[in-house]
Amino acid sequence: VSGEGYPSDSEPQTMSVYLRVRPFSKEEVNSCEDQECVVIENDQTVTLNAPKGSATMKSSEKGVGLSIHKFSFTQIFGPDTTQIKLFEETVQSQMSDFLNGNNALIFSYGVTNAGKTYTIQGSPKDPGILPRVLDATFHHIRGHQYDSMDIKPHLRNDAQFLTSEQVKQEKSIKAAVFASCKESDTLSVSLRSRSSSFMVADSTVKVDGGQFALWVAFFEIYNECVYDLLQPALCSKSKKRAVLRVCDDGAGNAYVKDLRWINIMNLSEANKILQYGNKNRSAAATKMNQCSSRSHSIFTMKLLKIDNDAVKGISEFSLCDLAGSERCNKTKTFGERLKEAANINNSLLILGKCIMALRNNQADRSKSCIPFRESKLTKLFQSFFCGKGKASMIVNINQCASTYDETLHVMKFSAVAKQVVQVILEKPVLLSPCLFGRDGKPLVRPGTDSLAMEGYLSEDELLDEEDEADMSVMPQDELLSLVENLKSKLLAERRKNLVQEMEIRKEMGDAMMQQIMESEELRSREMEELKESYQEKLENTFEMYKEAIKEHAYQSAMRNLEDDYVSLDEFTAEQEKVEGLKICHTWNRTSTYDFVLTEERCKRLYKEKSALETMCESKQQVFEYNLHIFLFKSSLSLLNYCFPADHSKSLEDVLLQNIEKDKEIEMLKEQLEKSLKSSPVQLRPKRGLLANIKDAVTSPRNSSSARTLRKTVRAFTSLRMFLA
Ligand SMILES: Nc1ncnc2c1ncn2[C@@H]1O[C@H](COP(=O)(O)OP(=O)(O)OP(=O)(O)O)[C@@H](O)[C@H]1O
Repeated sequence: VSGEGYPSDSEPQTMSVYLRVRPFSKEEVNSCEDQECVVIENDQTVTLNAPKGSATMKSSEKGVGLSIHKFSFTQIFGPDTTQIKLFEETVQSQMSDFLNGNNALIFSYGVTNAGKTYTIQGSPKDPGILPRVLDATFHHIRGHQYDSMDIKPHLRNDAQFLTSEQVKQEKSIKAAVFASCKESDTLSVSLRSRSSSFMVADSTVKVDGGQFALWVAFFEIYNECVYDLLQPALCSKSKKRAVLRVCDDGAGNAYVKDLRWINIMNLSEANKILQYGNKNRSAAATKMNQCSSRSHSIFTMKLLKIDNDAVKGISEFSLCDLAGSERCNKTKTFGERLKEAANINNSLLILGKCIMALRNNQADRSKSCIPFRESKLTKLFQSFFCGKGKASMIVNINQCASTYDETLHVMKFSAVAKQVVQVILEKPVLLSPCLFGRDGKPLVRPGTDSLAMEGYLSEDELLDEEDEADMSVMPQDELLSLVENLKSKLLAERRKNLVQEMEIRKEMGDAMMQQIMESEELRSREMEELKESYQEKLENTFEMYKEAIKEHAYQSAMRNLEDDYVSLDEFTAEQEKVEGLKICHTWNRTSTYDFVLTEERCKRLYKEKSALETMCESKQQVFEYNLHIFLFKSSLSLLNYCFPADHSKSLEDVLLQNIEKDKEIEMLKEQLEKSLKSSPVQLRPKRGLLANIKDAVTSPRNSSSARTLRKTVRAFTSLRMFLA
């Protein structure tokens, strides 16, 4: 990382962050996970489109945040990318660094089921980066292998000479590990042909006549505890796996104390080590009811360059398969699971914090503290972020709509990582390995100041906050001061833990709160939809009833009109007759002939006329009554429908009034019938009701019958309007 004291020729470069998008599985296609959430624009740009129902889409609908996000990467590998292409285009430069004595780190990051393990380890038929790195390494050192097994990696960057007894021990450990593994040649066969393209391209690696020894270790970090995956699995359920400590080598480099390192000679042995470690990992996971993706697994290779029984250089290549980055609110975690999620989140959170702090330190020169020591993972990776090796990240994502929000979170994290600038230091002489003798004491090289070497402590003497000193041999006052010292350390540690716990609690609290709010919002939306559907149903029913009442009212009105109306033709004919008689009467008065006879006839006709007029009036009254009754009845039905309880009393009153009106009508009808019987006028057969109404309304004559009909039509229209 850029900073004072680095050589001026060290080229700053941003951390390489690659993206690999895995293809859909058949099940995912069947369950409609493909909603075009991930669109690869070109080799370096990808667009993420939030699917319907995702939290991102909901936030964008509320105007908080966007539904489309664009990200750029060092290189993007689509679903069709082969393992060999990925290896050649991502690992090539780091592979050369490693073979030339520099350190390298690759870590895969992503949610569960995004393809991290597939990318790092692959399958026996299609090996991932790790077997290919091993294969390329063996290809490189072939014919130059140091096979005595008596020089072993020590602490973080150093080496130790082993006694013959120790070599025997190493050999028996290796034999025990291999004894439980099956021979598998398929991997090496499939790799041989495929990684040849890398070998051809690899012309920068120098062998310089020395010899090489490759030592490997495989461990995992679960719940902030380091476990060796190359230790034999425990048979008894009650026995706990040994937790290894992360210590400081005295030069500020963290290393895993008592970690098993195994010297391997070929790819077949490397494959057995991988098999053994993976078996141990899944056995431990099953025993603890844990899912393997809940731990970070780290495979480390150390390449020792040996010349004339002296170690000239040590380089390290670590490949880390990080735990799934999903947040605790999605994993429905309780108890142990919650602790597990909190620890995963914590280490990934601290990794994120470190990356963020590195980026910020580059942006503004006021250097803030980078919290590497807050988690085991970042403690072990610290040197890579401080110029002692090149780190690169492979971000794995799936394209599933259901995990979109988590994928977006991963992409945001990667966007920050991509801005981290690394300044890789040329390995200075001081960083070349310190050698330890067979007694565990540092070896004095010719030309090295022996006083300077006295500063080195053996592994057991190294001061580390996690190490315990042997107190039984110490004088009392030293013990007391040690106790004081430890007390203040404990206090500081407790404070640090408290702050850390508060941060985790806050993050988890926030996540839970967000989940509660999301489910609350979902529930209220469902309630709203339910309310709307009921409202709609109610309105439909109401409309249905209204239509039925209208229909009923119309039918009743029609029936009443048919029953009680006198044909207009008939009425007009009668009137014309009366008019004619009037004229005749006037004409007859001037004539003397047959005067008496005409007068009598006139009287009779007048009588008939007045009878007819009475009849008409009665009929009109009957019609009007019927119309009023009908209107009352309709209003009543409507009121009863709308206000069933509150108006029952007033409705009863109206009904009583109606009954009285009905009686009145009956009486009037009887009178009318009587008058009709007494009337000598014979009624002509009725014409169609509607034709009568039409005639009356369109008639130019302003006769009383026409007026009556027009009034009726108006009443009928207002009734229809009232009902509508
Ligand atoms: N590029 C790919 N091509 C074909 N299949 C793939 C690819 N990447 C992943 N897969 C398949 O997808 C599934 C999930 O992959 P993998 O186990 O590597 O995910 P992961 O991210 O490591 O999950 P976890 O965090 O749970 O360990 C596996 O069945 C794997 O074979």
